[in-house]
Amino acid sequence: MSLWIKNGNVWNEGTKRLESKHIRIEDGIIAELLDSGADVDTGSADAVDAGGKLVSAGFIDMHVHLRDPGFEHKEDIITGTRSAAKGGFTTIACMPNTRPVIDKPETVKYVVDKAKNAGIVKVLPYAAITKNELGRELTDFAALKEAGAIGFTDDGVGVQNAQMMKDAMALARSLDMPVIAHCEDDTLVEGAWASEGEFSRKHGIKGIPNESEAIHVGRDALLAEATGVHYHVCHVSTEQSVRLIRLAKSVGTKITAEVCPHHLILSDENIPGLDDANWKMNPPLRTPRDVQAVIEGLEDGTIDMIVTDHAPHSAEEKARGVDLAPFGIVGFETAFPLLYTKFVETGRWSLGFLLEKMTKDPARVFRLNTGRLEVGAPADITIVDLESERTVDPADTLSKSSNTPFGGWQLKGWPVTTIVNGNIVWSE
Ligand SMILES: NC(=O)N[C@@H](CC(=O)O)C(=O)O
Ligand SMILES: [Zn+2]
Ligand SMILES: [Zn+2]
Repeated sequence: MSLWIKNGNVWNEGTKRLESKHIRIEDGIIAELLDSGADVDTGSADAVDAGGKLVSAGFIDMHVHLRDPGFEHKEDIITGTRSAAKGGFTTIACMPNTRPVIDKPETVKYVVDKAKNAGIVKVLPYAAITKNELGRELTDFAALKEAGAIGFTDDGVGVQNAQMMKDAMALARSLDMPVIAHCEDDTLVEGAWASEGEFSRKHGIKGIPNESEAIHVGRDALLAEATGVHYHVCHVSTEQSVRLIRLAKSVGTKITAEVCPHHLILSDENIPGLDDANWKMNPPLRTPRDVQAVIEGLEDGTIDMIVTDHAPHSAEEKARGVDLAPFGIVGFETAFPLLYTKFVETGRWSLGFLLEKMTKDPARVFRLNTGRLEVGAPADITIVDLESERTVDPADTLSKSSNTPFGGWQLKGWPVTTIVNGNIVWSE
């Protein structure tokens, strides 16, 4: 089975420029990258004419919620992977806060099998650190790894007990597996939903302080140093967390981190008011100073990658009012256009920098055999029309949910074709 992608613009990190290429794919593998000046005879093979659009390694998203099993009214593996493909993602790693929680080998296998049968994008499941994510008892790490889990996390909640976290890290280390942490100290949050900042003061509501996140980052950095585990920090949102990760990296701790588009682009001061729960997510939108800090953290390599934390919730759940609505926003389909428009079009980042944070760097950190546009690599490829400009319409989505604060934003750089293992899995 061969497939050609002709006249694609491929980023060259050496020259820092886009270069026009033809790509030949054989049996799901990139077989050849040719200068587009070269004469090629594609014979009877299928060919996609990229027509000068960007051709990149497929995007990788190491933090997503597919809600399956148990919360299929929000999303399921089929709709979630379709939405991911529409956003240009070819590999995603899903969180275990489902119902039941992914804390048993059978549930890991359920996700792996359903994703494989759907055959859309590659799905890598995380399994829970503690049974039912209750923080009381460790899961069976060895059996979960055997079933296909790629790491352990209680995302959705922080592991409150330090000894429990240390035991988890020691066990994960012995199995050469990473621990991925949602950093949040419950005692510092209690009932609040917005950050402590301009917004909470103006509206006279209780705020979530930055320390609620950073205290876990600091604690866990020390525990990671002590145990030697690969420790990965979820959705970094505060200046203090960036500072602590930078310090831990400087002493050689195996610590890595991720940041979401919304924490790079929005602060608490953008929240329009108290009546739209599409601005409620965890961690909350922090202050402008924190936004600057996470941007700088990503730029200097303290933060390794960008993830969406795609967290679908139904319109009915989000309509319960800000206090009762669940935390979280969808993210797949707007991630690249948001980042391209806000950071590349403005000249702050090179296109190559953005692509690295969504392809090569997550692959490096989690040792994935994808994320590079090279001969011999799996043909996981995204084609993006960097010139196309569109207004975000939350209803226009392949996800079951449309909970986004970005409705109405005018963005450039929309994915048009997504290819996984040489198969076109989504096309506009
Ligand atoms: N990010 C969120 O606001 N919500 C996530 C949980 C999480 O990522 O912590 C969810 O599962 O809805
Ligand atoms: Zn989380
Ligand atoms: Zn999450």
